[in-house]
Amino acid sequence: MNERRDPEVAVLRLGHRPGRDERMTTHVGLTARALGADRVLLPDNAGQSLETVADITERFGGPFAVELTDSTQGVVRGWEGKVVHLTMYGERVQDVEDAVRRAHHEDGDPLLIVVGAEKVPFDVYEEADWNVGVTNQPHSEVAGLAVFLDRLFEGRELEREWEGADRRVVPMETGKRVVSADEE
Ligand SMILES: C[S@@+](CC[C@H](N)C(=O)[O-])C[C@H]1O[C@@H](n2cnc3c(N)ncnc32)[C@H](O)[C@@H]1O
Repeated sequence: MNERRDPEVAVLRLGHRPGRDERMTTHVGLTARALGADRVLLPDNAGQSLETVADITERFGGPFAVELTDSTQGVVRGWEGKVVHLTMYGERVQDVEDAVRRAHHEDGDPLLIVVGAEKVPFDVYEEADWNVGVTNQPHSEVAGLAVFLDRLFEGRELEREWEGADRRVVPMETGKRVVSADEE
């Protein structure tokens, strides 16, 4: 898609309740990877999700990085670039996507996209450059992230080539076919 020449796009998962949030946190990571982000940062109690995302990256390719952090809010405060916080209370994605894209593609700002789990501290709303709603209806961090990334990349993420994979899915009308990555 962008041949990895654009500045970094990282996703930060704020908050993780072990047990209850296991699948959601994992899906934030898998969605970030599949839809074109370069890296996901997870809270340090989300080690199980990190392992799943790392395992998928090893098998299905990258580049994609997954990391734990002991200070998710510290990541927001220290981010050298622009911060987008996805929230149902934010400005409409269709109204701000051009400005975000300009900052990323033209001004060369690395982007941090923040998604929450439970209640997000108000500091994050204040520290974000944009609070963005993917609709102003309540839904999920995974859905919000997927739509936002697709808007940011204008669909180019769907054409991405994967490096270092050991397997590849062959798209087909019916059935499932997975082949070794070197097979034509
Ligand atoms: C289940 S929600 C809980 C949010 C919590 N009730 C609050 O007020 O902060 C978890 C996350 O999903 C994301 N989310 C939910 N609805 C959204 C929307 N309409 N647009 C963008 N992100 C959304 C946000 O990142 C949010 O932090």
